[in-house]
Order: sequence, then structure tokens, then C-alpha cells
Amino acid sequence: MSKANTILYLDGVSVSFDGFRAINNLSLVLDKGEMRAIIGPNGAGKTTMMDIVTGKTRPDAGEVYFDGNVDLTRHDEADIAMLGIGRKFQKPTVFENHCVEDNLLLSLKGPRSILPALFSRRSTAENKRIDDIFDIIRLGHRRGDLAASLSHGQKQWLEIGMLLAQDPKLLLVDEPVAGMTDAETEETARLLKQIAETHSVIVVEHDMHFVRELGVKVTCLHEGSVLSEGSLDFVSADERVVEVYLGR
Ligand SMILES: Nc1ncnc2c1ncn2[C@@H]1O[C@H](COP(=O)(O)OP(=O)(O)OP(=O)(O)O)[C@@H](O)[C@H]1O
Repeated sequence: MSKANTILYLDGVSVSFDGFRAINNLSLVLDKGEMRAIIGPNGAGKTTMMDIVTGKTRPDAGEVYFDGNVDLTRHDEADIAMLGIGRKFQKPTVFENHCVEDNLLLSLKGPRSILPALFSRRSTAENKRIDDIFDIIRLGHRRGDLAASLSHGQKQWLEIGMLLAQDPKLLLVDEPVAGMTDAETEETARLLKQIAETHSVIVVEHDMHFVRELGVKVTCLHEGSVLSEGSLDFVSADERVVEVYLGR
């Protein structure tokens, strides 16, 4: 298959830990600009797949390409972040003792140290970037408030904003709605759809209501490989998916 229009291309990827195959001949392709939801039972390999993409774990076998022709197996974690892959872990890790706006400023892409980031005059372009991100993460009215005062859901949105500040081409988002209220969950689906208009996104989630709201192609992983892939309706009607995951 051609890698030309892909943002992520995994083929025949395997990795074992102490003889246990966590990822087993995994092939997964994401087109440029696509948002994909990844589902699957605990231990299916979702986190390990993202560890491979971000360079945290090296595959034992297989091809891992980013943005067409960049061989990610030849790059380390720091390189891969610079190349334009941003990852958001499940638990929010914002700078609690800084205000919301400073959290975004500290994350803006480019060589900067903390003090100049906070105290130097900002360029018009930087101000525009920050305003645009505030529009997406729905926190413009909380700019000056301490990050510690945000709700759990708002902290997740702020961290998504911090990811956007690094200007990634591909965002990997791990269980963003765990612990959110229903209203926050629905808003998060809208927010990610907005982000997906200009970025490629992979979202790992167990919340099927949220996955339905996203309205994107779904990949169900099981035992380190793709068990089923297609629309949510297609995947949820797959008896194997019901057996190992949805029916539980
Ligand atoms: N560093 C490691 N050393 C040993 N085993 C590991 C390591 N990382 C993952 N595994 C094992 O690999 C398998 C896949 O784990 P992984 O965390 O990728 O699954 P997951 O789909 O993300 O699950 P969850 O939904 O619970 O987060 C599990 O059986 C796990 O115990």
C-alpha cells in the first residue's frame, strides 16, 4: 500500500515484553487529516501502540512511518515530538500554580525558557495563536485563573490546548473523557472534531457514547492486532468485538 497520503503507517509491527507479544503483526493506516477512534479491551495494546509511535518503545519488527516517508523507528522520543507528534496522557498534567494563559505560553513551540516565555513581549502572531487556541478549548473566560481552579474536564481541555500550542500534525489523545461529566464529554467531542478540521487525530476511548459522538472510523484492537475496523455501527455489530469487548 502507498504511504503517500498517510500521516501514520504501521505495517507488520510486533513488540514483545519478556516473551509476551503485546503488539502482534499490527497494521494500521491513518490518512492525512483523518481522526480515528481506537477501542479495545484492557491489555489490547492501545498504549503500547502509542508508545511505539512516540518512540518510547522500539518495535521488534515492522514498519512505522509518519507523514508519508519519515521512518519513526530511526528517531528517538524527543525527535518525534519535534517532527510533529503530540501526545496527551490520560491524567491531566497542567502547571497547577500558573494561570491558564501562562500554561499555554509555556507550551508554545519554539526555543524559549520559562522566564522569557512569561515576561517578554509577545509577538502579534503568538497572541493570535493563543487566542485561536482559547477559542478551541473554550477557556477564554478563565485565562487569568489558576489552572488549579479548573474542573477536571477543563484541565483536560487546557492540556489539549497545550498540545496544540506545540503545533503538532498528529495528536494522540488517551481516554480524554474519563471522569468527565456528560456535558463535558459532549463538548469534548465537539472540540476534537474542530481540531480534526486541521489536524490528524487518534483518540483512544472506552466511552462508546463519546465514540459515537465523534462519528469517525473505529479500529478495535485485541491481543495486539486489529480485530475489526470500520464505522462504529459496523464494528459494534462484529460478533468478535461483542465477545471480547462490548459484551463484557
Ligand atoms: N513495559 C512492559 N513490560 C511488560 N509488559 C508490558 C509492558 N507494557 C505493556 N505490557 C503488557 O502488554 C499488554 C498490552 O498493554 P497496553 O497497556 O498496551 O494495553 P491497553 O490496550 O493500553 O490497555 P488499557 O485499556 O488497560 O490501557 C498488556 O498485557 C501489558 O501488561
